Order: sequence, then structure tokens, then C-alpha cells
Amino acid sequence: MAKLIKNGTIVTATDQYQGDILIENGVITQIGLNLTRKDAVIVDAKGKYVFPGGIDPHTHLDMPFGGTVTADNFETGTRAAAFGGTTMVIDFCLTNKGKPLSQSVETWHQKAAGKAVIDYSFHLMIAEINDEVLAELPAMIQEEGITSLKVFMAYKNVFQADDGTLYRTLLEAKKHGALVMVHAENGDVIEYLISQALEAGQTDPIYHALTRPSLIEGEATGRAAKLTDLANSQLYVVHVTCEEAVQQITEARNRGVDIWGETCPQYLMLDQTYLEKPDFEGAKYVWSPPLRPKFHQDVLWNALKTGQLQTVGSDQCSFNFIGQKDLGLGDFSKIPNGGPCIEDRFSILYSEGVGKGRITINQFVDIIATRSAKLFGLFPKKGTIAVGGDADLVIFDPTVKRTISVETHHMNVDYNPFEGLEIKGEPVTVLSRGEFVILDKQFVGEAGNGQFVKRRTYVSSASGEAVSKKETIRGGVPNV
Ligand SMILES: NC(=O)NCCC(=O)O
Ligand SMILES: [Zn+2]
Ligand SMILES: [Zn+2]
Repeated sequence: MAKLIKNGTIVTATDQYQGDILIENGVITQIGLNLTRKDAVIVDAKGKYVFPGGIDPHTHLDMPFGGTVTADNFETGTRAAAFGGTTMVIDFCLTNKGKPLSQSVETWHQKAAGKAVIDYSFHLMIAEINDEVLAELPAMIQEEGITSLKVFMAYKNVFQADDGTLYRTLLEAKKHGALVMVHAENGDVIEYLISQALEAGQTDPIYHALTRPSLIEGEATGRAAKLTDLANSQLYVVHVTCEEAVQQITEARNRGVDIWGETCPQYLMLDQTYLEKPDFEGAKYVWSPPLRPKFHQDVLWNALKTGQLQTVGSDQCSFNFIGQKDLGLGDFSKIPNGGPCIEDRFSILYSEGVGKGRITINQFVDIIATRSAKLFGLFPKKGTIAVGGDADLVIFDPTVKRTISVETHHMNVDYNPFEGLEIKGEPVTVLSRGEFVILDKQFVGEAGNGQFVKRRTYVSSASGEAVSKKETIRGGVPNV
């Protein structure tokens, strides 16, 4: 049945205006003033913003990691995402050396199908480059629509790939139209620092942060940026936490490298002192890269404001405090890395960003949805509000004050790292392809309604300025 959203303030990455939105067969068919339609369900959005549904470019749902499996799967995770105003997630499909890529992708399809309540896609991890991988990659990218590849520069002996693998992945990505993503930390150095700490009896959660200094996140970011330049390819740096990494990205962008950066709410809001909480509570705040000293937060906010960083992902990777995080009691290196944020990403960025004057409301939409849609081949089907696009929409009440808490969140995990944070603004109604998923703050969706979305190949035009600058200033580096 048609739906008509009336009287809302429509906000995109570029505009803000009063208007009505007509939805038919899951897509937006008209936007205008005083629209009428006899047989439509009317949704009154007076006094509310109508935003494009959030796109979370970085989630780990139902993922085995650190000797356990994330507490949220595709059903609980995407349901919580919807409550929080997110209508599409791109999850990381892990792969195993020596196994076909197609097998890993099939495993991820099985995890998501019948469970997801909103649309989803996958990034594909590249652990090695060999003849089999080279043979499979073109079809993965161009036929399966998995147009982003992930390389880990850390987690030695688990996920870490070497520089040769990263470089060859960059070359293949350029050839076939994919965006390469990196977890940028120096895994070899970290492994040594961890062994030194444990030898010295330093076992508490704070040593997780102290053995992963920001300098080596910056070093790995700079290395990846330079390899991208050499390969004349394209790079997206996930979960940027610190000044050193921002500097490397900025410097590379200024040289004309096609490079993008993401940060996460935890790095914008929480600092290293959280890892010092007594009674092992610091384990709740173990992410890699780690939380940093507070001054890095201002650097990250400023980088979002000035466009040096372009997106905010949740890096949703939830583990219960009791029964999962406590695997690392007596040895910080065994604490499963990651935390829950899929539900709060959207509202925290609105409240702390727009509400506190750090970013504009149009920048908010760009960071939370539009930029990811462009970089990951979804725009303009998703990531904006336009005739012909999917009706993935969030009706958002900017006046509601609330406190984030495990008592009220919908994630399947026994703590919330933002517990007690007072924020302003809340998604009230959320639609995915024109169907209500959240209606007046109640879940009305259904597991399995979310669909896998094949994405378009990476186009450098998404990068605009950076690529044209490179072509005019440097003439580009030849592909070798
Ligand atoms: N970030 C984190 O600590 N856990 C999730 C895996 C990753 O993104 O590195
Ligand atoms: Zn990572
Ligand atoms: Zn991650």
C-alpha cells in the first residue's frame, strides 16, 4: 500500500526543506508540497526531521573472533540497528587461507538470510593472493556485487596479511573496480609489545591500549596510503582513532591519493582512561585500535568537520562482559576485541555532532549515510532522499531527551559502553524499502525482510576532488 509522509523537514547531505514524500512499491515516487493520495497510509512527520536511513559501513555480526562468537547475530544486530535509525549494514565476510572465496561468501549469506530485518551487503576479507584468489576475484566483485575488499594489517597469526598481499589487493581492486579497506595497525610490532608486557606481568586491560600506541597506527596508515599511491588504487581506512592516522590520510589526500577515512562513536566519545576501570571493567572498552588519550577526540571531530575523515561506522562487534570479555581475565591479550554500537551510532552522531555544533545537519547526513552509499556503490538507490530511490527513511524527533542504557537498548549484549550518556534526538519511525520496521518506537519488522544488495563497482568520481587533483597534478602513477 502507498504511504505518504506529510509535513516533515526533509534533510539530505545538501538540502533541508519542508515537503511530503509519496512511497509506492518500496520506492519514493514523488516529493513535493501538499501532496495527496486517497488510498495512502498517512504518516505525520510534523516537527520531525525525515532523514535517509543510516548506512553502517562497518559491522561484525555472527562473527567468530577471539575464541568466541559475537553476541549479536544478523537478527538481533539488524533489529537494534533499525531501532537506532540504520536501514543498511555492510558486514565483513571473513575468509580462510586455502579455502575458496565463494565458500566464505556462501557462509555469510547463510548467516544473514532469513534473519536480517534491514538490507545488507558484505565486504570481502583478503587474507592471501594466489592463483585461486586471482581467478575468483573478478566474479566476486562484478557478478556478486561485493565491491569492497578488506585487508588486516594487524591480528598477527589470525587475520593479518603481509604488505605484498595488501599491495596486490590494491592492484586487483583497481583493475576490477573495488575499494580496498584496511585495518591499519602494525601487527608485528604489536605482537612483540604484547609479549614484553605479559613477560613483565602486565596483564590488566589498560595494557591492551599501551601495547598498541597511536604512533604505529599512524605508521600503518601511512604505509597503506603509500602503497595505494604506488598502485594508483583506492583505499578506505576503517576505525581511525588518532591524530597520527588523520595526519597521514590528510597528507595523502593532499598529494592526490584516492583515500578515505572512517572513525567510530567510541573514538569520538570515550578515552583511554576507560580501560583503567577497576574489577576488570576496563575489558568492556577493549577495541582495536584502542581508545586514545582524550585530545585525539577533538582531532577526530575536527577531521569530520573539515572532511579529512568522511564516515562514521559502528564497528559493531559485541561480546558479553560475563562469559566473553572475561576470557581475558589475567591476560589482556585474550579479551575479545570489540564492542556494541550499531544502535547508538546514528543518535550519538546527531546529538554530539549536530546538537553540539560540531558538524552541520547536512554533514551529519553525509557522514551517517550518503558518503557510504557513494563509496560503496549504493547511491542514489540508497543514502539519500530522491525520486526513484529506495524508501529507506528515518522520521526523527530532535526534541526527545534520553539516556543510553543497557536497560533500554535492543542489542543482545549485557552492557552498553555509552551507559549514562544523555543525548537529544530519537528515531521514531523507520522504513526499509517502504515498509515500516519501527513504527512509533515499536518494532514491527520481520526477520528475513532484509535483502542482500549487490553493489556497483567503485567509481573514482565518488572521490571527486582527490582523483581529479591527482590526474592534473601528478598525471597518475602507471599501473604495474
Ligand atoms: N575493532 C575491534 O576491536 N573489533 C572488531 C574487529 C576489527 O574491526 O578489528
Ligand atoms: Zn579492525
Ligand atoms: Zn571492525
